[in-house]
Amino acid sequence: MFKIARKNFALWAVALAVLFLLIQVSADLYLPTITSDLIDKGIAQNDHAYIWRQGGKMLVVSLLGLLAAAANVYFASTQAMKVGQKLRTQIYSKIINFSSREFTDFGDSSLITRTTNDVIQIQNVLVTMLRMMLQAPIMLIAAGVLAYNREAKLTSVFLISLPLLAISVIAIMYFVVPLFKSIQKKTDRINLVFREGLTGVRVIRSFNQDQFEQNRFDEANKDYTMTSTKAQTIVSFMFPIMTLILSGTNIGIIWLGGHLIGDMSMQVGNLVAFMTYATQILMSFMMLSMVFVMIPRAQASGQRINEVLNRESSVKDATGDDLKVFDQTKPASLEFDHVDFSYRGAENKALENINFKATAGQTVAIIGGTGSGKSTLVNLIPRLFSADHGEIKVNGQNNALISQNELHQAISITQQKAVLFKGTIRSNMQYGKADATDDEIWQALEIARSRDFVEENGGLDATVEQNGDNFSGGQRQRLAIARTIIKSASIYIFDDSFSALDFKTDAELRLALKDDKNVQKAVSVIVAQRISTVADADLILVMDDGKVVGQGTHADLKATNETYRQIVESQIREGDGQNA
Ligand SMILES: Nc1ncnc2c1ncn2[C@@H]1O[C@H](COP(=O)(O)OP(=O)(O)OP(=O)(O)O)[C@@H](O)[C@H]1O
Repeated sequence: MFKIARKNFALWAVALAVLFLLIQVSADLYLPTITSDLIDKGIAQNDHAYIWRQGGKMLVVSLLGLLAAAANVYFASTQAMKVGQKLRTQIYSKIINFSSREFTDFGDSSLITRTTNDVIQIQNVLVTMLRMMLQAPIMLIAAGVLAYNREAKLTSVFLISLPLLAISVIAIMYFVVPLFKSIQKKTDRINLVFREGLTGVRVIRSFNQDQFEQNRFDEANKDYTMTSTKAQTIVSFMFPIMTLILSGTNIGIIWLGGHLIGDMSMQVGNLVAFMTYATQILMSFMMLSMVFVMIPRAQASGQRINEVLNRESSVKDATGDDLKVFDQTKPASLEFDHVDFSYRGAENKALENINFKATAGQTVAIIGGTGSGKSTLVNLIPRLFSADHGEIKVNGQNNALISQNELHQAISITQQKAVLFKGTIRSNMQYGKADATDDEIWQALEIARSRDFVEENGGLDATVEQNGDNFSGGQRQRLAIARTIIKSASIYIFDDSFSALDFKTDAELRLALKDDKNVQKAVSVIVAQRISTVADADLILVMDDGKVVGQGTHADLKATNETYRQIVESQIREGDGQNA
């Protein structure tokens, strides 16, 4: 956490916060002296002019202290907010460059908690640090010295009250610090259950699992609340204990001071000043302990933030001479050369010895059973994961040696789950091509068989809700396909994108795709489950358990490949293979 603060603070603002703090502390420390003089020299000697003068002085010093405190709070808070802002930006730009592996490792909900809740913890403790952590020790020492100078004998009271305070604070910290640390993890859990509930709300309802999910959330919520309540209950003991010790100290001072005044070895003003110093000493001690309670919680948050900031993406650009400039003038081609890939921790390879090649204008179709490795294979092309062995060549260049930026520019992909962003049809299409004209957008929508429903919904300015929730699954797929083809690319990838389309639309769409100029110059990769979708591809890869068990055209495979034949037959039986 201190590392985070050091990196992100503006030094001039911190210096100003400290300066105003010192002014405030000096004012606070000077006030008891004025009060003492006012009593001993003004009230005791009935000197009205002196009383007025001292009263005025008191007012000015108090006002100065007040203004300085306000200025300190201003600089401390603005600095803490700015650190928070910078941290959120740093975390977000880090996360956006993570590969799928890092997302799996951290978990989406934890990444959200780290960007929001953990940053707020850091902000809160930074404000406290810039106020109390400096104010408390200065005040403690200065008020101690001043009190000692006033009346050394009275300071013996602190020999009892300060150790008592220290023991109470240590006892409270011992119980509360581990609780604070676990609160952050429990916040993660609440977010996870909440997110799953929100994204899966339709599934939950259709399976009548509302109560089950409600219970799951209640459990996480209860767990969080119980830990927080426990922590706050323990902290709440701090204030009565402090008040008790403060009152006890004051009683001790009055009792001892009373004797000293009776012996004529001390004046009343001195006693009042001493009592103010005593309050300042004990309050400073309290502030300091509050800071010590807050720091471990913020430390835990700082650690969680640093874990994200220090995490390197497992997919990195090549460096130095290894990094090659992507030659955009080369004709499109895609080649897998002895490619192996395993997910971390998995026993078996998700892909084993994949070899194929396709050139400009060709369509590669990938078919195979569930979990056979189709999506994994296409995700390796834009390097969402890095291959363990072998090479994947895009336009003849090893994709591991091109910068991810250039690689992603050369590839346009529709993921298995269509993702749309909140905005309009136009803004979603401009994700594919930032300067796309209306004509270009309509043309892409036409190819993706989306023109009709977009027109019905109000045209290019029609609203797209979060996740495209105001469109059907098939419509979302078609919009995602339109966004993919509006981008000019060397490789177009459609990962099971046609599955939500009816047979007729599927056939029309693929026919229209073939006529598109961009697509004609590129390699298209289509992952599909239906024989009818893959039948007219130039090259079909049949996948089974991470291996390509057959490759060729529909006619070749039907004649020679047993797995392919089984898929064809099963689909004919289901009346699903009209084109087979
Ligand atoms: N992120 C991941 N971490 C670990 N294992 C994974 C991950 N994603 C997929 N797998 C595993 O890799 C294998 C291949 O998965 P993949 O998603 O590529 O299959 P698929 O052929 O696309 O399946 P489907 O047709 O159901 O989409 C499966 O056994 C799956 O369990």
